[in-house]
Amino acid sequence: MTPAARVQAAIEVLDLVIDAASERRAPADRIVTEWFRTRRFAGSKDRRAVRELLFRAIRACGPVPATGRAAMLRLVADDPSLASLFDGSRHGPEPVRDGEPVAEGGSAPAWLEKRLVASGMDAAELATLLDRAPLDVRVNSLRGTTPSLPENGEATHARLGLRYPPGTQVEQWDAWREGAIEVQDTASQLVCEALNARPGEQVIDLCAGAGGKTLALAAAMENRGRLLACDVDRARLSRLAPRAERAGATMIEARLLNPGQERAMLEDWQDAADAVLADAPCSGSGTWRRNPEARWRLDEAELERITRLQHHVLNLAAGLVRPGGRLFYVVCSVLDEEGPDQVARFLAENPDWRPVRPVLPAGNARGEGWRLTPFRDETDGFFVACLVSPC
Ligand SMILES: C[S@@+](CC[C@H](N)C(=O)[O-])C[C@H]1O[C@@H](n2cnc3c(N)ncnc32)[C@H](O)[C@@H]1O
Repeated sequence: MTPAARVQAAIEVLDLVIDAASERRAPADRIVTEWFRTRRFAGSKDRRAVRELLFRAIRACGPVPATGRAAMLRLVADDPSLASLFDGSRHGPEPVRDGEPVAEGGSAPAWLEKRLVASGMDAAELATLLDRAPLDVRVNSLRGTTPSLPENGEATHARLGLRYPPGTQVEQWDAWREGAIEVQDTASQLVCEALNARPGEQVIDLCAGAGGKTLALAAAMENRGRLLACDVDRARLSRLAPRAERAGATMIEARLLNPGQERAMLEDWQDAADAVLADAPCSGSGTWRRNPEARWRLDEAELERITRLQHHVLNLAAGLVRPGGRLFYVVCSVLDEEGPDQVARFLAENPDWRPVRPVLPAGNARGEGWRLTPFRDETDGFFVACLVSPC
């Protein structure tokens, strides 16, 4: 593909990404992979270049752009070296017309930017929410050996963490294939460390998804005790078993929950867990470094739906904690309404619960909890709070 054809390809994929975001369908990463599946003529360099242009353009736009071309013209406005590629050549984009619409820049749609600012995110914080994320791994202590890894890994704040440059392909390393390392952002590792799950305890990972944090908890528990991993999403939860096998995490019990029937389906665990991790569904505003188009999936109604779900999950989790046990409420978001405000509401409704602010080796206090951000801590944006059940 010529450089101009790559720009045109990125514009076409951007159109698909914009459509999908408005209907909350597939993420950009999946869309671009699919797009290339039917375009065998594109070589690996073309794929890389188109992906790069696509994600640069997504990051460059704040509000949802009207078209892929308008989004790419936003990138051209920020990087004029691309302008000459709008040359009208075969497979390339048409020349730019006078007064052609250019998508707006910024960090997010205006309503969302306002809420981020109200959550204490200044301009520098906002800009780094969209940086490219490094690749963090956690050494899996269950494998008991020191894995042989490339030497450019830097130590992180996490006890078993190493950091590699963005785009590092760890899946090709023996250490990954053998389960000696897991890909996991430092913030997620620190949250699991803060929960301090001990061998022999009874722990629930209530919103386990594909089990990223469950695996870290199993390692901390040295495969001893009980660890229940739940989710309402069958496809996500089904990815846990093969990951657990690769990691040597043999203690995990998985339980698929039906939305609305969670309490009944967890009857046997009521008031029983030493610790419950509620890694609640959220806007994902702390993970835009990886999914920058996720900003375009949100609107105020969707955020309200998510916060209602968080309130439900937090209350569900509370019912599972034994007297004196701990509840960790976590969101990968930097919006106050999803973190500190949820915890404040919970404490107002349950005044006998006691907040104990977790102190992590990175991050800062926020409300009754602790917040990590890409700008201050070079991690995904996260909020974590620890609530202790009345005895
Ligand atoms: C932030 S993700 C969890 C990520 C996961 N803990 C990890 O470390 O990879 C939130 C999860 O909550 C799940 N969820 C949504 N509603 C739920 C409910 N009522 N009960 C349990 N899980 C729920 C979603 O399906 C989603 O997988």
